[in-house]
Amino acid sequence: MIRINTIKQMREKSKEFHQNGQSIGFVATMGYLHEGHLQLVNNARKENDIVVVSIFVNPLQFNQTSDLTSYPKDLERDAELLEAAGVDIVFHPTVEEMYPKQSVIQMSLLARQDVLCGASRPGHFEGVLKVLSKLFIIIQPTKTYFGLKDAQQVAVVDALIEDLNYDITLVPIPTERESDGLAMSSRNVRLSAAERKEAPNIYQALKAGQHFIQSNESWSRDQVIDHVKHRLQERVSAEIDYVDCLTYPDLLPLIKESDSIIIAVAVHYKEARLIDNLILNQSGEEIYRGEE
Ligand SMILES: Nc1ncnc2c1ncn2[C@@H]1O[C@H](COP(=O)(O)OP(=O)(O)OP(=O)(O)O)[C@@H](O)[C@H]1O
Ligand SMILES: CC(C)(CO)[C@@H](O)C(=O)[O-]
Ligand code: BAL
Repeated sequence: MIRINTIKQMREKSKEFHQNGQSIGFVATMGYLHEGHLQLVNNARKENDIVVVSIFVNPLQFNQTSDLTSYPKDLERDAELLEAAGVDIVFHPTVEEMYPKQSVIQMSLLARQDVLCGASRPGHFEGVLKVLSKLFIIIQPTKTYFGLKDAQQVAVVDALIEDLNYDITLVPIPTERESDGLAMSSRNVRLSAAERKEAPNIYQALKAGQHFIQSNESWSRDQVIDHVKHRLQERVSAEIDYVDCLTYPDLLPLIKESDSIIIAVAVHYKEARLIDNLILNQSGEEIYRGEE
């Protein structure tokens, strides 16, 4: 496995791979890796000649300084995990390398952003768009792998690739969960023991929303939201940031019979904001399902 921290060297390598006719699978991360990240890597490993993983905590997408400064880091452990997973290149540029001067170009979204995390983390998706546009240009991936825990991010990357004609295939990967159902996240390490114990109820609240859809022939968006909220309020001490039920991937509130649906939740514990979701068809069956 090669470690690269300059854009110049990364570009040269990507060029070389393409000249050799090798496909590149790319996984973008902010490090502090867990099984969820490794699922993306394993899929990339199966489907490509070369696997590139980036580790870059992108300051542009953090709207709270404390969240950025306390973001967990362990590059050496990450490198060991990636080497064991058969990764060819880890790209870990510094902030100065990625953003050497005051930016002139800012990217924004005209849809898919004024709800969920886009609404509660102003500027977040602008930052994600900017860094991913740069990473896609530098790395030139054939396929790129994103986790559905961050379902809105998948919807935004889908729009980025489509709208800007990137010649990249987006591969969404189901959410990897702990054995008690909690969605894996780098931020889980910031939970206290008591918070960690009750946090699987976030997933259970989503499942309750799914059950509500499955057991009611006609249901409304508001009813689903209320049902999930109620379940969260009963069993989770965290502050609710949002609960919503929208079409997926367009993230619109008016749900038609043919639409896929997302039920999405974000909660704030003392030191960690956690998100989770389920993506369902109209009968309430999960569309992207991980292994249980
Ligand atoms: N539990 C998971 N299952 C599948 N993919 C995941 C999971 N957690 C993160 N990913 C994916 O890994 C990629 C990198 O995410 P990131 O480095 O932000 O990790 P993270 O654990 O989501 O961190 P955080 O929860 O703190 O935002 C993203 O595509 C993300 O959706
Ligand atoms: C895709 C990403 C690495 C961009 O910084 C980040 O948003 C993440 O980790 O999901
Ligand atoms: N996993 C999405 C990146 C973030 O929370 O900033």
